[in-house]
Amino acid sequence: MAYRSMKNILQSPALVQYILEENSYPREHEQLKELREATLETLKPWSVMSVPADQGLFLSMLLKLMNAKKTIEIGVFTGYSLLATALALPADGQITAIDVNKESFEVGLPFMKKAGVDHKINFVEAQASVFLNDLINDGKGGEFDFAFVDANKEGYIIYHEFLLKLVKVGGVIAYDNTLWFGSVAQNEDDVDEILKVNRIHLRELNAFLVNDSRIEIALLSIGDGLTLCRRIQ
Ligand SMILES: C[S@@+](CC[C@H](N)C(=O)[O-])C[C@H]1O[C@@H](n2cnc3c(N)ncnc32)[C@H](O)[C@@H]1O
Repeated sequence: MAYRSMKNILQSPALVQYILEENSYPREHEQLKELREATLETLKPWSVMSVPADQGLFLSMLLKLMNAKKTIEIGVFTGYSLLATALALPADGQITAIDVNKESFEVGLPFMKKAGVDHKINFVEAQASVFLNDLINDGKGGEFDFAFVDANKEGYIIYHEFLLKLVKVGGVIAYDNTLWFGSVAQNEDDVDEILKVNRIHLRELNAFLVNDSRIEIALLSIGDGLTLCRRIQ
């Protein structure tokens, strides 16, 4: 349970604590820290859904290295990864942030305003597949530099086809939780009941991505597993 509550696939709680306390928290933006604390206070055990601080730093670094300007986020929750993205984009950057639930976004919104980056965020309350389809029909294909996917796991494989149209060639789609608390590598009988259904979805996604010649992939063992897919055709 300790591993799960820390949302990290590393099998040493001490190492997770070391990374967070000695490296990530000292470099975490003040409003990200405030958003993280407000999420814990308001959403209690559900706060595990936020990406951890080390992954937030990684996302920020990646976006800056890519010079990303226009991004999509699927699965906002209270907005830890969204605020990390908004802080990393240039002043004229734009994020289309999609979630079926606006209530949790509103917990994080004051911190996005306080950080002065809310003008970069277009929050859309919608089912991701419906809205992604609308974006394609509106002629937005090839317009995005980056997409971060952290929502319903059964949807990832569907979002992949939409995102391959929306993200430009050379752009990146990042899928979160692709190691699913390490369960993807366990025998099914040994897997916690609560993890079983999504373990199947994520194993299917991982196998699909490996065989998808339209992308280059890199699976990072950061957070709960993050697969980067660079569109090459
Ligand atoms: C793991 S949380 C996202 C965490 C967020 N990235 C962060 O760092 O705080 C997953 C989110 O996906 C949203 N979600 C679930 N199904 C969805 C769907 N079909 N379309 C859009 N969002 C969905 C949930 O409402 C939830 O807020």
